[in-house]
Amino acid sequence: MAEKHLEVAIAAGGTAGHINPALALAEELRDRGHHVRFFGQTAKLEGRLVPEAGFELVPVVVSGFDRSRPWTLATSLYRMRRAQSQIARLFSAEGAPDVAVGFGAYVEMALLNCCHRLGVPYVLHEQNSVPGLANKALAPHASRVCISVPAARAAFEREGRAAREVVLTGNPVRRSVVNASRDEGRAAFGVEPHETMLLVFGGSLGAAHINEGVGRLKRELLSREGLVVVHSTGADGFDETVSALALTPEEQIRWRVMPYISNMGQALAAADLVLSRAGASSIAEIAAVGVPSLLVPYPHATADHQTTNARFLVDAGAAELLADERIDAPEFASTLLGLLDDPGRRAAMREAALALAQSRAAASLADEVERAAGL
Ligand SMILES: CC(=O)N[C@H]1[C@@H](OP(=O)(O)OP(=O)(O)OC[C@H]2O[C@@H](n3ccc(=O)[nH]c3=O)[C@H](O)[C@@H]2O)O[C@H](CO)[C@@H](O)[C@@H]1O
Repeated sequence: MAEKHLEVAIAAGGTAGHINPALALAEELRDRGHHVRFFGQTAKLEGRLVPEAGFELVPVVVSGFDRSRPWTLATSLYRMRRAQSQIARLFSAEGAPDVAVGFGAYVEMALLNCCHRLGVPYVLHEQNSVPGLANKALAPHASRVCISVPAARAAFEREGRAAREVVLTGNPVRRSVVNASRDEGRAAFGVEPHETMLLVFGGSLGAAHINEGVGRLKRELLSREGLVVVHSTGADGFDETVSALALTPEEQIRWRVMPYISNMGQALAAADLVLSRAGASSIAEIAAVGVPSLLVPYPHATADHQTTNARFLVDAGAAELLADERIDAPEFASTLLGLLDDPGRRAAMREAALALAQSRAAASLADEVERAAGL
């Protein structure tokens, strides 16, 4: 444990893929005796995930600018300025933190710009191979930028906006995922040792195209003896998927459909194969647990960054890649069923995934946060 205990402010926002790495860092910092306070929006996802993990969330209200509705710019700028003054007042009343951290969500602009003005050092963490807008804008004044995959370094440097240091730490994964055991996972999902479990999910929000595509393979999948499908549809796609699948009560025992899985560590640990999008946190968790995967990158992600994310696993033989448009082609069935029918291939993929696990990511990022604060 470090001798000096730091006050650390972390900006949390965006999807679960942005918030989970922030929580993984906070867990590590708390273990080292530091005090962590999150800044984010109570009405958004962080308003639930941060308190659930046992951390305080200081409420901040911001709203992004929607290019298709130009009048939202005024509200967005007004709220950003108001949020910055609110944070500045809080710091002057209670003392400024020793260091702050942002994970690329828009809300970090309020916290980190305020820290910059007050001379508080801040660290950025980028989960993706292609940096997001907020991180790019804040990089010039960051104490260091921590990246998850080597591919992101070039992007930060190419922008000509390299921070003082770009450090490869990896993407932190929460302890509930890193420490998940296959036996516990199988017990939690009621999967017998001889059964094969396919886990389907489409990032934190679900993916309609994956839900439809896997649904069309219902007959082929259910005809495989001992196959169990655990399918997280995303909240928005749940009703539609349930009615499209039209599972009989008997089939529902082998194909479990749910809007969201809250114990993702156990689901991944129990799975023999994952079918998912290629968001940064999904990739990091798949590697941490060591599970073979068929990845279908979200085709509209900025600069197609999910394909670049997926390459991290695919190039090492840990995963197969399928372009989103191929979900409607025969190749989808042949690739998915081929992997389900080939335990030897899956065992090799599992080894390859484990070799990529960035098990020190949370610790490395915490080291950088301590260094930025002068410890
Ligand atoms: C469409 C888009 O732009 N998505 C971005 C968003 O993805 P998004 O947040 O969807 O995707 P990620 O793969 O990064 O994270 C998904 C997270 O949701 C969790 N989960 C998912 C399903 C479920 O039922 N239960 C559950 O807990 C996973 O365990 C994981 O922690 O942020 C990521 C991180 O910056 C980016 O890489 C993605 O490109």
